[in-house]
Amino acid sequence: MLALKQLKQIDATPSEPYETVPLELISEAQTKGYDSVCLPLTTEAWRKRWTEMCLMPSDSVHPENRSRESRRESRLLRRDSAVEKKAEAWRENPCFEWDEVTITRLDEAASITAIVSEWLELDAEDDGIRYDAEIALQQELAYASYLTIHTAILPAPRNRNHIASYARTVRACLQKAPFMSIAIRLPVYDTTSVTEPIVPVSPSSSSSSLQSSSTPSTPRLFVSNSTDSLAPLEAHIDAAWETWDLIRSICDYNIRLTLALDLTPPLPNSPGVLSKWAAEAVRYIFLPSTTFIANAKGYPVLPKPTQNFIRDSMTHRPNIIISGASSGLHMRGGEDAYSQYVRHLERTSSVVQAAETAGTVENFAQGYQDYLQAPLQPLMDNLQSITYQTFEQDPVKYRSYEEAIYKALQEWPYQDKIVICVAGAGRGPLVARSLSAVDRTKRRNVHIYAIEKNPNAFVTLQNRQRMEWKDRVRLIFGDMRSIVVAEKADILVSELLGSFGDNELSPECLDGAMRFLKPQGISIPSSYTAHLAPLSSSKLYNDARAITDEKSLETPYVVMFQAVNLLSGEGPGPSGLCGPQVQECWEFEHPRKNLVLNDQGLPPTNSHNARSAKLRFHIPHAGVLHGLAGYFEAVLYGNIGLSIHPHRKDQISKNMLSWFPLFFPFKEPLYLPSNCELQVSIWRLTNERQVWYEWHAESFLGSIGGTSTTSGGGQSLVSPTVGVPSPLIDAIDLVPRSSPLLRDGLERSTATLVKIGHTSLHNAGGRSNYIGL
Ligand SMILES: C[S@@+](CC[C@H](N)C(=O)[O-])C[C@H]1O[C@@H](n2cnc3c(N)ncnc32)[C@H](O)[C@@H]1O
Repeated sequence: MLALKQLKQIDATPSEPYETVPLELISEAQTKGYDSVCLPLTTEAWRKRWTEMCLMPSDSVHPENRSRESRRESRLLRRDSAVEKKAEAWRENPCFEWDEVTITRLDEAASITAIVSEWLELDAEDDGIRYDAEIALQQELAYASYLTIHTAILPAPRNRNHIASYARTVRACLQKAPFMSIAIRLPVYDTTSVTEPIVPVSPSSSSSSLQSSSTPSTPRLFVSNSTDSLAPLEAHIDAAWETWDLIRSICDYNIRLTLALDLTPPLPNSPGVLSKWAAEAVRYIFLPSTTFIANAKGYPVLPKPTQNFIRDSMTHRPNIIISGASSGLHMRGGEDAYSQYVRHLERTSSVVQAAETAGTVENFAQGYQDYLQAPLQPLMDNLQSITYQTFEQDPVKYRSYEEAIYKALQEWPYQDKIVICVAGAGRGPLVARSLSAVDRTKRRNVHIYAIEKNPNAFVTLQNRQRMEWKDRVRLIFGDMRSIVVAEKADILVSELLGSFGDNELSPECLDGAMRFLKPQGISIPSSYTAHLAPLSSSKLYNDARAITDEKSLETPYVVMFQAVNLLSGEGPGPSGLCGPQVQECWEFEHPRKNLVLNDQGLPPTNSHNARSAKLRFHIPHAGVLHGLAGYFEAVLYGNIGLSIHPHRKDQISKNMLSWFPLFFPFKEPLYLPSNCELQVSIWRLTNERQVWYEWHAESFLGSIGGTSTTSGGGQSLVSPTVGVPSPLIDAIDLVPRSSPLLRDGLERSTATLVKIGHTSLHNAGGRSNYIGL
């Protein structure tokens, strides 16, 4: 947590024993429990000199020209050669005078975050002002770098017309200051366009604002041509996010560019609108004391939506910057009350609590959040003992397996002997759980086989057999697709599942194992499904492309998601589509029905394991698609299952640790406007040696043409008269006839969809990533 402090003059006198005022401020803040201090880098003196050099005084600008005129333009008309000479000298060699900066020493700079002069208009209407503001910004950053300050917070963009100019300047600064991080201050939404008429900030307002204090007040975004003043708050939140999206895109997702989100505007009570910030690099949160309200006892607290936002944003562990804490705005608690309250919010955040509670996925995954890992390939590779040991720490998975085996045994019709076969036994945890289930049922005469193809794990199995299991278990070394088993099994137990269900080749391995399952035998698991959701995460996108291998953006990764935003929503979209956020792609079940087998009892080809899905998602709020989140759900037996589906996992297998989701990246981020439809295609493809996935996405805007009743797949076609004009229109797609959403015979708006964008086809032919058979 940081305290925002003001220091208007460098020659103010410090109290004893401090040598300088900045050192006094830093020490005082640390005593009050802050980690560090946020300090404006420059003084009023700098503002005055820059203004004199680069702006016309407001009284010398003709009223008609006020909105356009800068010194750069006007100097052509009314040259004040002395000032102009001074300005040119500065432009040629930008340099501060001693009283224009707040700090001068390395020890003062050691723990501060610098706030760049907030009056600099990098997006002014006037190009002369923009040019001079850029020189001043470079000068400030160069000075901050000289003092080894690592982060500078830039003034918020104010003028939607020139955000590209603002972003270009930021990009140039990132190049010129290679060791500095830059945070963009951005109000979470623009209050001016909601409640007040918009007043352009420059150039005349630049000079008039000179009279105001230099306190970094909440910047306001000038949204020209924006949504009209009656537009819902959501549009203004989207507008702020779109500003950020443009800046970071122009800066090519530079990892040194982050956000300082300003929470001064009161937040709306609809968390969905704000969830997009979860996927962004929010490094700072500005929290002025004016944002706080008094509770019944007079202590400062935050309104509910702001409380929730702060708690949820703990996934990023942002630095909270509190300003105005000493202004005495609230009756009780004094200055410390603000920081104590924010610390309380941090402590009670569910994100922080989950991370601190033993046994939770969040606790288990410490350090792995949003970290890209290559999926395991247990068929192609032989796993390490340490990898098995990590699996075995998961109490939930093995407990569920034991319950499934126990239930299957209980329901199995009585017969003399039962054969259980554990296919892919690893170091033996499912063998142990099978024995335990057998003991619980008090069944006798149960034969257990354990098959494993990893020669190293097979040594561990032999040891356990010798020491623990004795003749209750028979071991078979080899590949389940080709080994010979002495007797057929009644129950086949396997755990060959990947994060996407079938991505560790469970279907192919179990095809081979079916040779030794009795015709009426059962498989645990009996089925599993793959699920997808579109997601936004600048971090994951950046990390995937940072891997120098050109294949990195066509490779699925295992990731414990944290700073990601699922883009799809539950509400009705432009075509009446009411899709769930996460959708099912396909299913595998074992044993298979109606499979053609050859003489060895194996399917002659693997073509029956190819799958494809086309999914349609409604995108309620504008966002950028960076990839797809892949999940699985498995039915072990009856209603006992395993799930990492984000909305179902807690009901099915809470705190299961073994699987993190899969992330399918996109090479190019795809911008998705509010209320559009995203169609995702994914294929599981195979030849005789490999299995691989290919993926692709298209986006559409809808034009609602009226209402009709659709039943039995029928739909009336409406011409796109109310279509949304798009420069990218290259196709018109109709809601597919076969869509299950239309087959249900519900009454919906008929709609045509206007295509607005698509990604390339990823991993075509398995060129970048495949799993070997
Ligand atoms: C994900 S691990 C699970 C191990 C163990 N059952 C557990 O739950 O800890 C899958 C195991 O199946 C083995 N395996 C994979 N494919 C196999 C095959 N075709 N034949 C035999 N074993 C196989 C791997 O070597 C690995 O030990």
